[in-house]
Amino acid sequence: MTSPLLIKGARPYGEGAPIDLLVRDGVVAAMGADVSAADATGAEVLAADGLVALPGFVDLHTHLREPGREDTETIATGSAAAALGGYTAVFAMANTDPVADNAVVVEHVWRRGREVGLVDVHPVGAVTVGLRGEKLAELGTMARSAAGVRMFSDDGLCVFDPLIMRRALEYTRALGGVVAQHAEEPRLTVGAQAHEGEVAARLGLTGWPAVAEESIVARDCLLAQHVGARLHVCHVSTAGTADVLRWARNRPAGVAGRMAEAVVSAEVTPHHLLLTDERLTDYDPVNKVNPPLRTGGDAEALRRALAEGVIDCVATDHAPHAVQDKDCEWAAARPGMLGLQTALSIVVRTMVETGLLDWRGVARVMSERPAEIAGLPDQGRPIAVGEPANLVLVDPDARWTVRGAELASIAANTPYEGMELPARVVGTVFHGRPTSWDGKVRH
Ligand SMILES: NC(=O)N[C@@H](CC(=O)O)C(=O)O
Ligand SMILES: [Zn+2]
Ligand SMILES: [Zn+2]
Repeated sequence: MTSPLLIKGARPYGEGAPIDLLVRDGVVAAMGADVSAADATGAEVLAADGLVALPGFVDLHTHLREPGREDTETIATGSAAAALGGYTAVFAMANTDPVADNAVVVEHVWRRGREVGLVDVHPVGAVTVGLRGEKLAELGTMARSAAGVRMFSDDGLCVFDPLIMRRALEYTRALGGVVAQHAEEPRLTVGAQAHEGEVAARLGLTGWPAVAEESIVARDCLLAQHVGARLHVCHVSTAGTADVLRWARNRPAGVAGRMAEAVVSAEVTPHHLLLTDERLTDYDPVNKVNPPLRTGGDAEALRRALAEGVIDCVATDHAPHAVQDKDCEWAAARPGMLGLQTALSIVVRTMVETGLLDWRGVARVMSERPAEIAGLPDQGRPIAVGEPANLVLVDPDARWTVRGAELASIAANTPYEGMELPARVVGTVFHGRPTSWDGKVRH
């Protein structure tokens, strides 16, 4: 039994006058004027004056690297980074070693997440055996395991075979799940190193064309609508993909197959909202990521699509890598960048400071929509009496300077090194218990 919490002086969604929140037995027990001194007896007080209270963030796309690359991240260190970043649930991608393509691995990840106890760790199951794209993994066994897997993805690689993709959509539909697709037509990205465009041409890097993403997203929207399944598009990176998603969402129900039952959702990463391929000119592999950083026009279109709801949510694609896999020549470096502890600040810079989203909107894209997409009943809930106490407290006026070495991850590959960013996560409350406060993890 954890002791009650009295959060004093916070503003839910940054609206209205500051109020007090009493948290007891994992739920919001009282709010505002309801909180009497007697009710709060024995409660730990968290001074939250001037802080914005939001529902705890949900990350649909995290790489925790355990099992296999515990030299770069573990479920423990990744959970700490999540708690410090304001997250109360994360989805751990399946491209581990061994691959999470069976019940043993997903149950291990799920159990270890519970033992660490800083955030709900939901393992993602691989779509195909060994991520090879050839044979469906045992989706049903993973769904029925203790981990209760509902999201399946070969992320890192694309489920390129349209028949395998169709079958995966049909099976996950029967399981009440969703396929999260890393959209990259592999034939169009052979040897690709950077966004195909003017910068790559100047730098002599083989191009990763936007159409390699857009063509797969179009195909998969059609397939999902044909079989009435749920498709989630990972890390949308181009203006064209936003157009395809807008088109797919606006198709009249009943045009094809089981269209009316299909649901297409999509995520964008903080780095694709902020960074562009202009950063590649110094060949620093910290900027190497898949899909690659695109143009300023793409970033602008992604921001608008997120504000509009054409892209549902923000997901970090937190991808820790060892020094030797990043401090090397561009072509040899692995793609991916850290994201959990900087996501909120980047969303504030790109979406709040620009007037595209208010704090309600931040709650929608970082908590509510991802919780709905993943089917989590106790995350992304309104801040209200009787609701689960998964909360984040944000200082909207704080400024901080990113230092990779100071982040909780083992790896330090942040593209924001030395940058001063707006807004800081001051605390995270996870099922009624503080998991981080003032930059420190609380076990
Ligand atoms: N995003 C990346 O550049 N890398 C990811 C894989 C992925 O998300 O495709 C990784 O596992 O490192
Ligand atoms: Zn991916
Ligand atoms: Zn990923």
